[in-house]
Amino acid sequence: MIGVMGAGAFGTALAIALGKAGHTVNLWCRNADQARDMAELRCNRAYLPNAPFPESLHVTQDLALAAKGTALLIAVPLQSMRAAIADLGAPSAALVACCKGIELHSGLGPTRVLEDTLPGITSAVLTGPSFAADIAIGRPTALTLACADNVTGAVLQQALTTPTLRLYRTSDTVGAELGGALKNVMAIACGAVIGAGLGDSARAATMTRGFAEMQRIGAALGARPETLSGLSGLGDLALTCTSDLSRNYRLGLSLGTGEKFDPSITVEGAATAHAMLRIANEKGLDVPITRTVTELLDGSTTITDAIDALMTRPLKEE
Ligand SMILES: NC(=O)C1=CN([C@@H]2O[C@H](COP(=O)(O)OP(=O)(O)OC[C@H]3O[C@@H](n4cnc5c(N)ncnc54)[C@H](OP(=O)(O)O)[C@@H]3O)[C@@H](O)[C@H]2O)C=CC1
Ligand SMILES: O=C(CO)COP(=O)(O)O
Repeated sequence: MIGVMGAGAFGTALAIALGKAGHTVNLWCRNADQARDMAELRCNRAYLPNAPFPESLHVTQDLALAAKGTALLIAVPLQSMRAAIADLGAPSAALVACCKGIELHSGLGPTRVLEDTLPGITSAVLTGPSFAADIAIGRPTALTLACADNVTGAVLQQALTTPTLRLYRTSDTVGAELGGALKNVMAIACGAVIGAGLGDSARAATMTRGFAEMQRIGAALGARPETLSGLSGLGDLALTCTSDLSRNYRLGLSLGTGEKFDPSITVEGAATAHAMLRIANEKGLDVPITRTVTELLDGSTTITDAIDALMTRPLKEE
């Protein structure tokens, strides 16, 4: 039995994939009307209307029920996760964060927020290149499951792998979380480049220098280089910086074109850019793309000035 907390796009997609693979899945939803609607229609009309629920997927508002079983997958936006899990108590299930980002006020990533809020629990993070819509309809997807404890990690890898969802395992939670968090910042930057009409060459340069920035940050914060070159880093960077399906990329597009962006849409990269800039300033790290993204978001620079500033930095070795 597996629980999923959060009936948004990603939680629902994971619940469907795991249900189709034969697991009994309890999908917890905080909103009573949405829960009733999903139970009656057998689909999540609000977030994933084209993906019917398998029979073994049960909608619940009983969090204690969702927290029983092998794992509880927590698929709420990172900035809301601390509040969302506050009432979990001492769950028997291993907690698997399925979110990407750095908490604004604490500077912590997903597993650290879980451990900080619920001391003594076993935590892991599931991250990597995957759109909810692809997972929900059974398109092949490969993700990283990171757990500091190798025994628990192996149990979770086995339990959560399905015929269409292939999980690679690492104990490097720092690297996996940084990859997932920072690729969203780079996706905003790439969206801005394309939105402003600067072209694919400029996007390739932004992705590549963005990856160099991710590696620099990773080295300073204790990530393993091979984790950042894997699915959770380079893999997710490639997906998110090149697809209109990405909300972070679309926010960037709107910064580039000057169009409005719906503030109710989940975009993890915005808060993460600000959290990362603070950490980088404290550690004396050079993060020009992250800094530029915060300035574009705050409106303290324009895309034209930002590009001028990036292009006229002192020349350096690659
Ligand atoms: N969508 C995708 O393709 C992918 C998303 N992710 C990651 O998954 C995480 C969740 O994103 P996603 O599912 O897309 O986001 P959505 O906006 O689709 O859904 C967010 C869900 O979280 C719920 N929620 C928000 N705040 C709380 C809270 N305080 N307590 C309980 N529930 C809460 C929302 O409930 P309500 O509807 O009531 O507001 C909603 O069910 C993000 O970190 C994202 O980066 C990772 C890979 C792919
Ligand atoms: O994380 C994702 C793909 O791996 C989803 O990206 P967005 O949150 O930008 O939509």
